[in-house]
Amino acid sequence: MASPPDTSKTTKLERYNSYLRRVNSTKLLSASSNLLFRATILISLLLLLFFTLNYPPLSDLSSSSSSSSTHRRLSFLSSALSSSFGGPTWERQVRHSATPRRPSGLSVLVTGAAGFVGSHASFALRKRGDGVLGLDNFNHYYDVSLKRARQDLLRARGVHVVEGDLNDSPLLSRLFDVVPFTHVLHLAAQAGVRFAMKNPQSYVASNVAGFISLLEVAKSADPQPAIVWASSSSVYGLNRQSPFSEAHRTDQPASLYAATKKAGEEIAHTYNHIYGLSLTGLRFFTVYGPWGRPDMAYFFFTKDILQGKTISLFKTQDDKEVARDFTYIDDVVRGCLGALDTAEKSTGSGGKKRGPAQLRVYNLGNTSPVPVGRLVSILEGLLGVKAKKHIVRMPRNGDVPYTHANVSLAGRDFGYRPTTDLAVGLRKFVKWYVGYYGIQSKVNKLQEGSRGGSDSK
Ligand SMILES: O=C(O)[C@H]1O[C@H](OP(=O)(O)OP(=O)(O)OC[C@H]2O[C@@H](n3ccc(=O)[nH]c3=O)[C@H](O)[C@@H]2O)[C@H](O)[C@@H](O)[C@H]1O
Repeated sequence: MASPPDTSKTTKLERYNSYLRRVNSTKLLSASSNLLFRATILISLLLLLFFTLNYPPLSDLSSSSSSSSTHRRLSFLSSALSSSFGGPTWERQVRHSATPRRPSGLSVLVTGAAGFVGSHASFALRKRGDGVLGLDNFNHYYDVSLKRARQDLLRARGVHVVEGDLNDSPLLSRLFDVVPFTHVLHLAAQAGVRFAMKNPQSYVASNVAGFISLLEVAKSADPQPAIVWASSSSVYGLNRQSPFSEAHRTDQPASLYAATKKAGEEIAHTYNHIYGLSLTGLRFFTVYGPWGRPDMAYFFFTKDILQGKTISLFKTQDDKEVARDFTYIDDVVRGCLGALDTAEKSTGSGGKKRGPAQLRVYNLGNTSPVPVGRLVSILEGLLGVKAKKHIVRMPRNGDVPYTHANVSLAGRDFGYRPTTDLAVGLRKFVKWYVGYYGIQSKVNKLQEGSRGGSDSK
């Protein structure tokens, strides 16, 4: 029988060659992944730079505010680069911001702190010596540069705003590890009634899932904070009794926004019941004022009137004017502080209920509904421009025809008394608007024109 050919040499050579191929391909792989890594970093930095320099769009900012726009962009870049959390510097900032400056001051986590109500409430708390730490995800629902400008103002007054999302549970837990918050003022939400038809999921993510994330962390915290949070007048939905009182039915929401806020009220009940969290829901009624939200009618009507664009005024299906209980921001902020000051402590700790806890809900409105047509007349007078109006039937998009708050409960429990009528509040808003967007001189000219009898359309 022939002996098998000696393959030991070829086998060794083959093994050696295959080893070399493996080494080379590993080297190639590591070289290419190294290259890929560097390219990713470079592209990310370029994208970040591009985004920073191009957002907000130049057209959104008036020419006179170009230096502040550069400032806003740079501060955006610095926040973007420092958004990671957990280092000693970050902890120091967080602790410092949340520490009260007065004896028995509160230590409040304000969610949505770069938002309209959130920034005003944070100022007010800070001003009276409470510790305030902000949290905001700076989403793009409306002009982010406005949120950044509010953040800059807060920073100048010693309020630090952490950039992060409610659904980032590790971040929330970390904040509660660093600071024993006495209170949470939870204002972060997906706002807007009509936008809910365009992006329904964003309402579920913020107003339901985000609220639950916060409550989960709060119920496990030791001490548990007392929580005051923003519900909405929209929960009254198709309710026909007026003025709206907290005892009226709220089981007929007209929009998904309203449904998520109503869900929030039910979720609050559950966490109060199981974990002893002290919870207070505030039903805000169409809050307006300086540093407001550009998606709201009074804000974009002002912009459109000044630009000579036609505005749509809604009327009801039975041809009546729609009306709102427009509530001025300072009144609402006083209501928020009153609710915080009268909130009792949560009774649980470390996720366990130790006794019954406070559960409240209040209307924060103005008690004086104004037709939207009247709102537009006031703006026309303040701006010195006649609006181009287009009266249309209210689209079936979740809007309700009318809101009117009964605020006696908030009056009784924490002295809530709205004091600002719409004409006074809008004057303050317009003053801020023309200053912020650098169009004071344009409005002065328009007003002179209208006083001189010329038609400034
Ligand atoms: O109280 C609330 O809980 C809610 O208040 C606010 O909702 P709304 O009261 O609907 O305010 P807003 O949109 O400013 O419309 C004002 C009026 O202008 C009418 N309206 C509106 C748009 C338009 O093009 N034409 C028009 O007539 C419109 O029919 C309405 O009558 C908040 O946005 C919401 O986030 C929530 O907080």
